Amino acid sequence: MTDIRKVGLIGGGVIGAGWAARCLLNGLDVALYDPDPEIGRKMDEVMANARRSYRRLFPDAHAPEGRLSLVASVADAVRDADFVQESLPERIELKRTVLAEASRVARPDTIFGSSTSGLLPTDIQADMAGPERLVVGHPFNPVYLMPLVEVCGGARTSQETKERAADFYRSIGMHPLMLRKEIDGFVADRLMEALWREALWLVRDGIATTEEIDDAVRYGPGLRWAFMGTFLIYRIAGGEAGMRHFMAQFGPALQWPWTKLTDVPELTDAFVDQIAAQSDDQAGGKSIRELEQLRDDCLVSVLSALRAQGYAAGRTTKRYEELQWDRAQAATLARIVDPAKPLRLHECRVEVDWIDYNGHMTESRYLYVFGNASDALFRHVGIDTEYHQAGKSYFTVESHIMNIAEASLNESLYVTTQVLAVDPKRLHIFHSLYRADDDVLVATAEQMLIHVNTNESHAVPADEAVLDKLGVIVEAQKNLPRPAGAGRHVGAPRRP
Ligand SMILES: NC(=O)C1=CN([C@@H]2O[C@H](COP(=O)(O)OP(=O)(O)OC[C@H]3O[C@@H](n4cnc5c(N)ncnc54)[C@H](O)[C@@H]3O)[C@@H](O)[C@H]2O)C=CC1
Ligand SMILES: C[N+](C)(C)CC(=O)CC(=O)[O-]
Repeated sequence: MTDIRKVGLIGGGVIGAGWAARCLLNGLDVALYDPDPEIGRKMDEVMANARRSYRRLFPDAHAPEGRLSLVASVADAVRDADFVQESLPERIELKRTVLAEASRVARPDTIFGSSTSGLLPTDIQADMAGPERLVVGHPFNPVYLMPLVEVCGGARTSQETKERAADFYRSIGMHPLMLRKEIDGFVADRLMEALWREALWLVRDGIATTEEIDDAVRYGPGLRWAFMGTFLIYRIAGGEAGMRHFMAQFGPALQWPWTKLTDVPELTDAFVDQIAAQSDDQAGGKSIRELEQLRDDCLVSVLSALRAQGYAAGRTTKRYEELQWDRAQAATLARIVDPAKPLRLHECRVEVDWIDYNGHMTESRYLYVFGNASDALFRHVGIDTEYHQAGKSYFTVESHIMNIAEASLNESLYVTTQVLAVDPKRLHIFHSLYRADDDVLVATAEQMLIHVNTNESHAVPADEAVLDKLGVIVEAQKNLPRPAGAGRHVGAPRRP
């Protein structure tokens, strides 16, 4: 964990706004300086996209958002900041001058990250007061979703700065890749640029259009790269003999006249026009914001799938989800909830991928929402990630959902929960799902849960502390009217 609470951002363009979104959605306060008169509108749009993605990726476990202040100067952005991230245009003189000023205003212990995608940290830190406090923290677009951040120190960067920066980036859900040496373009951009240079040649030589080249990536190697990268995939391609065989078989091809990697096509006006026209065709009239949403939706799907595997970027996402659980728990515990009323612990919104062909919320999402409401109850009674890691959890063994009204796209919903009974191994609950706008009851779920030892898959008593908290709720709620649907089974006659 880090003690960073307040982040100063210099520059709020594509990357700076992405940093702002990631920090705010992690509950950090952000002071952002960007002279662009449109900065407020742009930030609103980026935040809307980012919130939409986080709701899908971490449906029930995000911390309350931090506060965004759009400030009037670099000095105002950095004065009280615990961490500063610079995302200025890629011009070395500008970065150097602005960071020289910022480093004289910020506290001496404030760490600075630069988002540069290729400039050397040694050059960027040259005029700073306390240059040992600067690292490059090179992110990927969209910063609020992409886990990778390349951390590269300059000649004067201290080891402590690299470690503190990496801790900070980790705490906001990123995967810091620590560069062993300072190098122009770092690692990922060098790889991407090699591919892009070759792609430009293929367009220039009339071999493929921009869309065909993108197809070659997204229907093929791009799918594998997302989780295994290049080397591991090639190891497998070497068959049982592995990497040595792969290198013996395909290594010599590197000498064949396949590539033009050392050469760059001249970016003449005509060539740029050709690329731009093909790219326009490819976009099919979609605006940048629409393309961003499409990109974000696909990224969320990929990250969700990888999270289920707990592999590669999915491992980072899983760890981050656990962190989010604990933060959401802290937020839940800080709220005063009257145990004598049905507990309102979970809120959500009907997302686009919750809608079925009938145009309303699809049935599996009801169980999903009720499951998230149960998670909120668990957090409320003190079940944290440590509890889960110790092999203890509640499993749902029986559910009865009643669908009462419809829920439509973008409607806000909330769940209230009654705890009907608890004993050491069993928990009997009743959730009610309401539309937030008119408090109409949309669905209910009665559920029986068993407390299990997840390592041995058998029922065991819950911890005393958890049972005590659940017991308090049962006692406080015992005079509430029993929910109408409780005890009902499919086909049962209605109560009079
Ligand atoms: N766009 C990308 O895909 C990536 C860019 N980067 C790096 O991030 C940095 C920023 O790039 P982008 O966000 O793409 O550029 P951008 O052009 O979208 O944003 C730059 C922002 O800086 C603002 N600005 C200009 N002068 C300023 C000043 N004196 N003080 C404060 N703000 C000022 C501009 O108004 C603009 O909003 C660059 O170093 C770039 O190499 C890193 C990763 C990916
Ligand atoms: C184009 N770019 C070199 C600025 C890209 C990056 O640095 C990272 C990314 O998001 O692709």
